[in-house]
Amino acid sequence: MTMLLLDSLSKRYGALVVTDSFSFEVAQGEFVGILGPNGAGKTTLFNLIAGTVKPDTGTITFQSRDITREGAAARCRSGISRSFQIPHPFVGMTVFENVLVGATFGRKAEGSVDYAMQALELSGLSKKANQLAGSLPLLGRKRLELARALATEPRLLLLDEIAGGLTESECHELLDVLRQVHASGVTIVWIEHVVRALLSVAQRLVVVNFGKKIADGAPDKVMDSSEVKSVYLGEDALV
Ligand SMILES: Nc1ncnc2c1ncn2[C@@H]1O[C@H](COP(=O)(O)OP(=O)(O)OP(=O)(O)O)[C@@H](O)[C@H]1O
Repeated sequence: MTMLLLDSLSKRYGALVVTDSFSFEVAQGEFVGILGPNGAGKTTLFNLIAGTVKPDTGTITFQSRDITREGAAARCRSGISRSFQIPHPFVGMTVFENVLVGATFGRKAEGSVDYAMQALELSGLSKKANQLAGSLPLLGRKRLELARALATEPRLLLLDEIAGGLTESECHELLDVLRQVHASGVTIVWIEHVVRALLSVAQRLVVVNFGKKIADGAPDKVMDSSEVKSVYLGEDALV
């Protein structure tokens, strides 16, 4: 069953076409990876889906509802949540308080404190709950991004480069968490430059270049495509 449908979505900034008649479908329960060179328009896609940027043309349908003109807060409450590539937590608030903000404002139902606690637990941050968010190192900040997104009780989770800068073992920990989240029924779309990490969990891979989709399909087939190799990866990218 289709959960998210982007139909001929376009967005330009001045003369720069950042999203170019982009169509994309995500089925309920999928784990989709998005790859593409810097500046390809990947984050803009998330901005369009999450509602922080409005498309010039095209439509976005989520769970059979046209949400193209809906605001970001409403989209979040209907189950779309995202992490940001560069974490910007409320540095003067504790880790728990940061997550509670997501749980309180991102959800419809009661029980925000419980949700915040669950999100912290799942993200491996329980022991740091009372620490100031500003004191967290990189892995902690990435976990916090994930926890804040999870606390909104998402049906669709958009992850923007959360593996970059992590050590091998930190990355494995993160992958375990993502597998758990996915197994709990959350649909995930993950933009990531750490190709090996992405390939270990994604069921489908989409490659973006100059705002256009240049490949979409089974990860091994996509990685094998000569267009993907020449446009983005280069022959040595998988070593
Ligand atoms: N608000 C904006 N105003 C003007 N140009 C923008 C704006 N947002 C993005 N762009 C430009 O659009 C292009 C795509 O940006 P985007 O952040 O979507 O790419 P990306 O694929 O996520 O890149 P990266 O992998 O480096 O994060 C870039 O050239 C960027 O400079």
